[in-house]
Amino acid sequence: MNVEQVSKTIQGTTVLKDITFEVKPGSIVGIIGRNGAGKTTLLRILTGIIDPTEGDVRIDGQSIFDVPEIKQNIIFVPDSSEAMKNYSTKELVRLYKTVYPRFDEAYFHQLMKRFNLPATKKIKNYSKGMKALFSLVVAFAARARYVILDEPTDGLDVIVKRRILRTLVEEVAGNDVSVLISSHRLDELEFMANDILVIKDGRPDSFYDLDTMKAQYKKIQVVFKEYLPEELKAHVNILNQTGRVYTLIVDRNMEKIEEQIRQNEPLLYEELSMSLEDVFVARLGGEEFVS
Ligand SMILES: Nc1ncnc2c1ncn2[C@@H]1O[C@H](COP(=O)(O)OP(=O)(O)OP(=O)(O)O)[C@@H](O)[C@H]1O
Repeated sequence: MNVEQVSKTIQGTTVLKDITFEVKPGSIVGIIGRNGAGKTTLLRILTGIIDPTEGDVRIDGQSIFDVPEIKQNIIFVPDSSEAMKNYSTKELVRLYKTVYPRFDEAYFHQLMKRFNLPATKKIKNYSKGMKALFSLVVAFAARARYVILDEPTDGLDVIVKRRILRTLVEEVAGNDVSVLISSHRLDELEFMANDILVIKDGRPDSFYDLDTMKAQYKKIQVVFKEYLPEELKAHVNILNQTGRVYTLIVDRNMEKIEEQIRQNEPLLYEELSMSLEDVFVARLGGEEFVS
C-alpha cells in the first residue's frame, strides 16, 4: 500500500498535510502522535471511509478511491464496536461476506473457538474484551491484505491484550497480512511494529523502521556536580530529573552538546538503551515535558 501525499482539510482547517509512506506486505506499521494529531482521520482515509482533499492511497498501483473493489483488500477495526452492537454474530458474518468475497467462514469459526467466543444474538451482550476479540476475528476472517486498527487494546485487561497482540503477530507472520495500528501504547508497538510513522500536528514528522529511529538518539544518565548548565537546557530533552541526576535524550549528531556535557565533568555519564517512548518524547515532547 502506498500512501501518497495525503492531505485533508475539514471546515477550512488542515487536519493532515502531505502524508507519504509505504506499507510493505507482511509488516506492522505503528502510527503515533499526540492527541488530535490526525491519526484517526488518516486511518479513515486509508480505509476509504473519507476522501482525502489531496493525494491518493494505492494498492498494486490502483487507487482505492477510483477502483472500489480495491477496498476489499482493506478492513478497518475502529476503536469501538458500537456500529455492530445490535447485530448477531450470524448476521455479521452474512454482512461481511457481501463486502469481503474472500471471507473465510471456516477460519471465522476456528478463531471464535480459539477465543472461546460463543455465538450471540446481539454483540452488545458481549463484554468489552469479547467485543474487541470479535472485531479482530471478523477482520482476519475477511482475508483482507491490510488490517487497520485504531487503538486495538484500549481499556482491555492484560490477558485479553496479550491474546490480541499475539494474534496480530501470528497473522502477520503466517498469512502475509499487513497491519497498521494507531496506538498510544508505545510499549506494545515497540514489541511488534516494524515501522513507525510519527505525525505531528497533522504533518509527517518521521517514518522509520524502529531500530533506525532509536539509533538516531542517545539516552544518557548524567549526574552533574551542580545542576544542568543553562547553556545546555535548550539543546537536550530532559526525560527525568531527580536532584542532580538527569536522564537526557541527545540527538546523535549533536556531538558538540555531548562534548559540552563532558566538559562539565559530570560525576556520572552513562548511556542507556532507547525505548520508543523515549523517541516519542524526543520528537513530540515539546515544552511541557521539560522540567
Ligand atoms: N469531522 C470533523 N470535523 C471537524 N474537525 C475534525 C473532524 N475530524 C477530525 N477533526 C479534527 O482533526 C484533528 C485530528 O483529529 P483525529 O481524531 O484524527 O486525531 P487523533 O490523532 O486520532 O487524536 P486522538 O489521539 O486524541 O484520538 C482534531 O483537531 C479534530 O478536532
